[in-house]
Amino acid sequence: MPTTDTAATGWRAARRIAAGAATALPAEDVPLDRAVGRVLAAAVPARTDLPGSDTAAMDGYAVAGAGPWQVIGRILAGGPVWTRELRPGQAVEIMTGAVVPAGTVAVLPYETADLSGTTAAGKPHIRRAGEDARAGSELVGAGRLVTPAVAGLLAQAGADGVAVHRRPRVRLLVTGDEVVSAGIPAAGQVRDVFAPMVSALVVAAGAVLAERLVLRDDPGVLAERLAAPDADVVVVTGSSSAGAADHLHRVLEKLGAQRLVDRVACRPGGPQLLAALPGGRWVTGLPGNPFAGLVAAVTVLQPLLYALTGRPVPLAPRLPVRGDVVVTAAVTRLVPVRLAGDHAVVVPGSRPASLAGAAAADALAVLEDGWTDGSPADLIPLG
Ligand SMILES: Nc1nc2c(c(=O)[nH]1)N[C@H]1C(S)=C(S)[C@@H](COP(=O)(O)OP(=O)(O)OC[C@H]3O[C@@H](n4cnc5c(N)ncnc54)[C@H](O)[C@@H]3O)O[C@H]1N2
Ligand code: MOO
Repeated sequence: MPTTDTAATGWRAARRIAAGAATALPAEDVPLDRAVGRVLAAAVPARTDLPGSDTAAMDGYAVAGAGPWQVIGRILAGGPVWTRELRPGQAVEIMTGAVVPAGTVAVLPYETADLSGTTAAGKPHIRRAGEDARAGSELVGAGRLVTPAVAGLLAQAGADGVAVHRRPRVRLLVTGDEVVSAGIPAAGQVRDVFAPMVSALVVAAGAVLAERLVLRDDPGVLAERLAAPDADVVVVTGSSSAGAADHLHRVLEKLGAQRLVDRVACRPGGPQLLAALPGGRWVTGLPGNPFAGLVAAVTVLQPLLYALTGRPVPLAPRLPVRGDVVVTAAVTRLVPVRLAGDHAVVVPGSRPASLAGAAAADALAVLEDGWTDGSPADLIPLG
């Protein structure tokens, strides 16, 4: 395995290229409850004032003018709206959320109300119509991720459905004559790790795993499945290095693909690629070695999927990382780490073909030139 690779793209540059390779997919309308986790393709205006009317913020008495006040009725939230104006000296019992009658100067909470007093001192406890938003004004901007709070706010202002960017459709092509997709592998076989790993990463990035196939090592079959319609991104695993059965580069060349990243100066995961096919489809090539493939997935696949969904790549948290790892100038090391309070500790002994280290870890630490035991590094969460 090479330790330096001058023709390869730097690890950070590869992520930047992948994040900048695509723009968000076109919009589709979805009901509000299916919009969470997706990105708004257009600004959403408030369909009503927010709040829609002046309403009580506390259970108590709505009072008009100066006291003492005489209670002349009761208003429940959801009950009939009080249509008469309150005159000075009048009060109505009122519940939180009910529309306050015209003439109300304040709501006196039950706990502190003194109806024989003269002035309504303290906060008025009235939510004013339109204090959050005016009908027709922009409530949430385009490009905003729909969080649970955003969905709730949109519902408050009367939205039933919203336009969000379409989810990227991903086709996973697992290559290798030795790969089996179920059960215990026989001697000479390996059980496919990528279907479960890639589908989890794809879903976490807001995309859909539309199809997954295990292909035999045959360039014709690979070319046909790369060119087939109905996928925005094709993820190919294996077939990325120099072996006799590693056809991916030749097939991409034949299909007229533009290679945006071809090998990355990181360890593991060096032999990975990102390419654009004519007609607007992306291909990511992940090395077959399982841990190397996982590193490649967070390097090129995740940022590409974020871009297609309209989201920026989440900022990596940074913590001091303790461990015994040799880092050279030319190659970024990605090592599994466990979180330990205010720092992270390297899980020792990770190897490109083994997922044992990553499975015992909380995150991958990005160790770059200049890193030494105990100095800070970016962390990419694995959970
Ligand atoms: N002469 C060279 N050999 C290799 C180089 C190189 O530069 N020159 N690079 C090495 C590195 S680094 C990696 S990483 C691997 C990449 O291999 P490929 O992407 O071509 O994948 P394969 O050769 O098909 O398989 C490698 C390894 O992974 C296992 N594998 C494959 N697919 C799966 C799967 N779906 N699930 C689990 N395991 C899988 C496969 O059995 C092999 O053990 O190349 C090095 N060689
Ligand atoms: O780097 Mo390979 O990517 O070591 O197994």
